[in-house]
Amino acid sequence: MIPVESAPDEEASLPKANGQVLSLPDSKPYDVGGVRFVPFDPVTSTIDDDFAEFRRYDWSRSLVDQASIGPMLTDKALAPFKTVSMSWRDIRVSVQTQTGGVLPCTKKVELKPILRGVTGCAQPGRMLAIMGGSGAGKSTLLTLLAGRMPAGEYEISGELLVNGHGRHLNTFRRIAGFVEQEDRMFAELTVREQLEISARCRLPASMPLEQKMRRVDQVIYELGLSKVADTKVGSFESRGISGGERKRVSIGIELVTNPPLLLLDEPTSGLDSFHAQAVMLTMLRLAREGRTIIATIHQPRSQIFQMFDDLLLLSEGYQVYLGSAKEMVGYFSQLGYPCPAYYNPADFALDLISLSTHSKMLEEQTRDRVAYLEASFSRHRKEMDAKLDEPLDDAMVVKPKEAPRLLSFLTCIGERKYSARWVEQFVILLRRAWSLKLRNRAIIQARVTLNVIYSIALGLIWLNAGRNTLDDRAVAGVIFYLLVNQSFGASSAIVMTYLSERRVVVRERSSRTYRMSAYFLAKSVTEVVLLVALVLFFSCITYWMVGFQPHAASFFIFTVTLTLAAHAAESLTLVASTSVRCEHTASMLASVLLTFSSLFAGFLIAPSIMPVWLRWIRYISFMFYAFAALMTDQFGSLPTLSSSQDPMQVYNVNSLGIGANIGFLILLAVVYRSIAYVGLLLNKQRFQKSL
Ligand SMILES: Nc1ncnc2c1ncn2[C@@H]1O[C@H](COP(=O)(O)OP(=O)(O)OP(=O)(O)O)[C@@H](O)[C@H]1O
Repeated sequence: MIPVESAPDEEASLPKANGQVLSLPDSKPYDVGGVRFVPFDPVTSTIDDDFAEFRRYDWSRSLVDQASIGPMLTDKALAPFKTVSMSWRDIRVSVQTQTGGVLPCTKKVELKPILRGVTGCAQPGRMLAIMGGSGAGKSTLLTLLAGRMPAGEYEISGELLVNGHGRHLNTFRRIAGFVEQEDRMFAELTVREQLEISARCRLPASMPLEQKMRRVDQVIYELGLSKVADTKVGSFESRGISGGERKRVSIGIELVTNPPLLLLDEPTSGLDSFHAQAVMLTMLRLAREGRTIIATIHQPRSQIFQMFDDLLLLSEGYQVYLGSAKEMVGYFSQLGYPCPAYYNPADFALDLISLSTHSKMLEEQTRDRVAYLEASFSRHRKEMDAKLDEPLDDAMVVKPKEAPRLLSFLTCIGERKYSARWVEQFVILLRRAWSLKLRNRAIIQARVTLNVIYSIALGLIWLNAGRNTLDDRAVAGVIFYLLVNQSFGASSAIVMTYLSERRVVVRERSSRTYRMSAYFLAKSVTEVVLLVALVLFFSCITYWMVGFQPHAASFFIFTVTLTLAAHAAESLTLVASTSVRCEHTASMLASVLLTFSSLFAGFLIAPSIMPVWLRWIRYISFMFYAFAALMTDQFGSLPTLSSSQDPMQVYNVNSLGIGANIGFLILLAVVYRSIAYVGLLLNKQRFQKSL
């Protein structure tokens, strides 16, 4: 086993308040394991000085030494982690594309190769850069290495080993931090809140909350985010933190669990060169602590390029280089392509391996060059394969039987499928759902304003209609209209919510942050609470203006029924929005479902007029029960009239009574929600199970 030295007492060197490391000032340097760390401060920090420190440090120590410095910046409760190495051989990926006409019969299915036999390895304590021009296949390779290839889309072959053995994908996804190119976060939450959710859900349940929060503080400190820790992340519409800070938050979300392996897709994209360098320097620090870092990178400045230990070059899916980043220039000059003096080696490599499409002649020339480079690399591949075949250091090998156990010991995740208990997940997500609802002020304000306008407008239109007992038609009409109004109102407010959150939820779920059931229930509870408040407010105004039965019990039944109907409408909308992936389709589907529900309520058309085979639909329409409950509430206690005068018969109200109708309403809402939940599960992002 790798002898993991006891962690240097980093706490002793960190600033303390009342004996506890709490919020750590950004700019104070500290020494750990013989290395001086100067945290980033965009104002005072000079990256060059930091970088010089790294160059002075003797990083050429053996991997064993590198492992020994693993815990140096991490909380003792998380350390030690075991190093992770990865190797892959002859990875080929292709995707099915459709070309041709609009009609299915005229379409041709083609297999488009994306990666054409890529080999490589990534080792602990080192940073591997995957470079290539746009469309070279960098993101595809990284996504595959991260174990997050979407299922069904791609054809994949090749071999991939983790610590010398095939990987167990579910466990692997929990120990590997994957930072995507796109930063998927909730705009309304602060930086600290985003990290706290990751820490509370993904760190072991046995770890005290205080320690989890300290870990969050450490990550905030390490990533230089202290100044914006309590600032909302923001979005295109509402300005929040900067692009560089967003990127660092994305990295921090993964970093809180102290993963031994970090995969980053274009971590510097969208950043100015200063912040790009700051982010990459952080990665270098993390690598030197014993982590394995793999990053795709597009066009790094020379100082960033120098930080990488290893380099994998791709051109149009072909591999043209794998080896030390420092030796890349020498390698290509041996092949007859010397790098001009004072030239950034990264620019040189990209110029060399990119296809130029400016003219046909240039394209042919560059294509020939890439073919030559690919052929030259193929000769080296045999050497490379032999190297990959060499037995790894015993300490790096985890035997298959031990794999899940050891991997969980090595990192901080624990052996459970989800680190936090279900109840804990639910409470965390409930708090988050509530914060998101309240902070989405525009939506809340719009809903309240619309409710005020509707309640007063409808109250005025049907003013005193209920007090005029001769006008049953008006009363039945207002009951039906209120039902439709509240149902469609609730539906339109909710139709987008799951779809708009989907991107973030998919990211969180792919790293096993929480169970879908905890998320779904937390969101449902928040929606119900908000709905109760809004419908109660609406009823208080409209009920008395219209002049319905002036009894507290009737008012209570009216409000409860209307709330349950709006809740059922929300649930039916969820069926639509969780069963499709497109917001517009969901919205259209929801209005179709609600329209059909209203048609079968009994007010617009008598079941006796409908074709027999369609009549059953009313039993699964929530409005059928809600309308009956509301009508019985208003007319049920009136003296019995002849069938042509009795509004209960004229408007096809069932004879189940208020209690049974409310019971069926609840049952339908539960059934709708259960269907929506199943839809959410079936429609979840699936990943390839192979490799
Ligand atoms: N699902 C897909 N359907 C069709 N083409 C795809 C699909 N996935 C990837 N590709 C194609 O594969 C090629 C490589 O894509 P990839 O995203 O890996 O490139 P990249 O090197 O990361 O590019 P960039 O630097 O521009 O992000 C591109 O030409 C892309 O269009």
